[in-house]
Amino acid sequence: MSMNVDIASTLRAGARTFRLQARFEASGQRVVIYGASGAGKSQMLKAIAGLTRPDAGRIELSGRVLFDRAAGIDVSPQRRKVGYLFQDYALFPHLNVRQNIAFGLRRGWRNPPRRGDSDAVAYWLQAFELEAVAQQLPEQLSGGQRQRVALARALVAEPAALLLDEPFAALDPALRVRMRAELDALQRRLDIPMLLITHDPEDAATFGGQVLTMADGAIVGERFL
Ligand SMILES: Nc1ncnc2c1ncn2[C@@H]1O[C@H](COP(=O)(O)OP(=O)(O)OP(=O)(O)O)[C@@H](O)[C@H]1O
Repeated sequence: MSMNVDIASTLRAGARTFRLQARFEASGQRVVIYGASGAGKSQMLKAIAGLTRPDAGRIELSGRVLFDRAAGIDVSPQRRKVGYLFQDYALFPHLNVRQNIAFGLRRGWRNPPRRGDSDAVAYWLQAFELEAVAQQLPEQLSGGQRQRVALARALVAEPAALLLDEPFAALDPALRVRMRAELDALQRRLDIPMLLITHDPEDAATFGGQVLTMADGAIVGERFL
């Protein structure tokens, strides 16, 4: 993956303002953005995914310009082809596992389901060992299963890159260790570029790759693990 980000935004909440002014270049399949809570990691990830629009700047992913304020380019989140794993997984509570995963293929009312869609869902159900719980609702799953459903929902759309917002924060310590290993294996198997944000140094140490440090809305350091 090559990623080129140079964005600026000012967020206001009452009298408080937060300035995001982040610039980095990343290459390789694993990128970690590490920083304390409130450093601006989630805001930056949302801007890359197209969920928020920066005040200024440019975002390029593997040669595709996703956002360029000056040139008036702002590719919609669906067309950016980036998968997004939310911190709390954001599964739909009223949809079962199969339906949650299938939601990742949602193409809008103009685009009916394609042949092969149910094969893709079946593939991920099997790949993440979720077949036995396919009819269950998110509240009837373990933490690890919930995370796998969220990963499957992001991957079923065959994204060009996967963005992960604190993927292990909601898990208990033992499960965290296991899911770190699972994500590591998944990245190797799929060879999909992943950008992971975290405040946990252990995540950065085990996931490795290019580790960028973020503080007060800016990228302030870089190392390779
Ligand atoms: N909609 C908003 N309006 C105003 N300020 C916001 C908004 N969303 C976030 N902020 C502020 O922006 C800053 C960065 O928030 P962000 O969620 O990006 O941090 P983070 O590094 O991801 O932290 P965490 O690890 O706790 O998720 C925080 O100070 C937060 O209070």
